[in-house]
Amino acid sequence: MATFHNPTLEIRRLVYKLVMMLSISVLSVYLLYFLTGCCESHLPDNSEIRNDNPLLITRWYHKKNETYFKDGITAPSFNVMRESTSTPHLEANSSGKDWTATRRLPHALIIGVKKGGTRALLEFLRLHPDIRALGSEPHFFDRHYARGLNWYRSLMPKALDGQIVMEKTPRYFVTEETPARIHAMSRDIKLIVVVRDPITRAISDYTQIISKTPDIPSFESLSFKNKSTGQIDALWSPLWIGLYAKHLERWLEYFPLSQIHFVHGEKLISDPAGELGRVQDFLGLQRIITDKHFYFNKTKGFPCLKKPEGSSKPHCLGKTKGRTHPQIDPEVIRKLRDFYQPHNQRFYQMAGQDFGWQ
Ligand SMILES: Nc1ncnc2c1ncn2[C@@H]1O[C@H](COP(=O)(O)OS(=O)(=O)O)[C@@H](OP(=O)(O)O)[C@H]1O
Repeated sequence: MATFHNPTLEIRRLVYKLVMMLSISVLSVYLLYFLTGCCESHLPDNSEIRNDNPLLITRWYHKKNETYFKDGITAPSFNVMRESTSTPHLEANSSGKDWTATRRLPHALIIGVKKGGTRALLEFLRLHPDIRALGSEPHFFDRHYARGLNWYRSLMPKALDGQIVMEKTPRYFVTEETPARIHAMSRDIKLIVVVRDPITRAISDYTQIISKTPDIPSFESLSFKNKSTGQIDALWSPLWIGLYAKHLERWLEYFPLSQIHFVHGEKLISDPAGELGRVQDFLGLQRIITDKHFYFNKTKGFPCLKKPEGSSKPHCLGKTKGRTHPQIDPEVIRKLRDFYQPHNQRFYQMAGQDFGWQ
């Protein structure tokens, strides 16, 4: 039997098939986008409120008009964060199209020291598109270890392959059980310690304490076990934390020195870009955070994040960072210098770095 061949009909069928296939593809992509990304970017879950992603959080700020940072960071303006995260890599991630992003255990930790400048370091590092950092302090290895690694992982921000997941908990550095626990999770983890002259660190710590409990005795009297003999109370927490060599000793039982990077707390203030450059090298990252991200805010007396082009405000850390310290009796300072001198020397030797605290 002869078949009737109509070329116009054939073309129509072909066009119809193509249109159908195209519609199905568009619908599938839309469905996938809806199920993965779009919900995440509009409905901040707990992890988002914990400061997972600067972009998402900033949007949340603008909606709620409130700050959530527990320890005093000023809410970054949207434009500031847009400037700092404007690489396509992170934009894809933050707009919710990152269906390959997962929650992973940290690759690097800022383990201390309290009052060393850990918040500044973390906030500056968050400018890097290859870093995903938890904003709050999870205190997993010191306080919540019993909750297990799955709980810990669930706190982490979602990250793409190749992105470094981080958190900071300054108390880890001085907690006895922490090095072994971190080692049990990952023997390759990178550890960062921000160190600062132990005397100014102690005064900073004390300043925080009196801001919460104003009626406590003076720094001078708490520094001594016995004022008349001049014996320093090395067990008073603000002084004890500054015995860096003693604490570092425990970490070196588990980790080689090459896995520990020391950030010079004073230089983090005088030359943030230089310190950040070294941290990026240590983390194996491209040096993306540079001088152009910082300016020195004279009123605050600290480096802040530069305002981007346009009209948005610059971004400084909050009021609890960079507090005015009380005046301490110079004689007490002198005694503390003598007390810390051998400890500091030992620390320089162990760290292979002279921090120059007199
Ligand atoms: N850029 C910038 N802005 C403000 N503050 C800065 C900055 N860089 C370092 N610092 C110093 O950080 C000190 C607070 O340290 P931490 O963030 O580690 O404190 S905490 O342990 O998290 O409470 C804080 O200590 P105080 O000056 O005693 O408040 C600052 O000296």
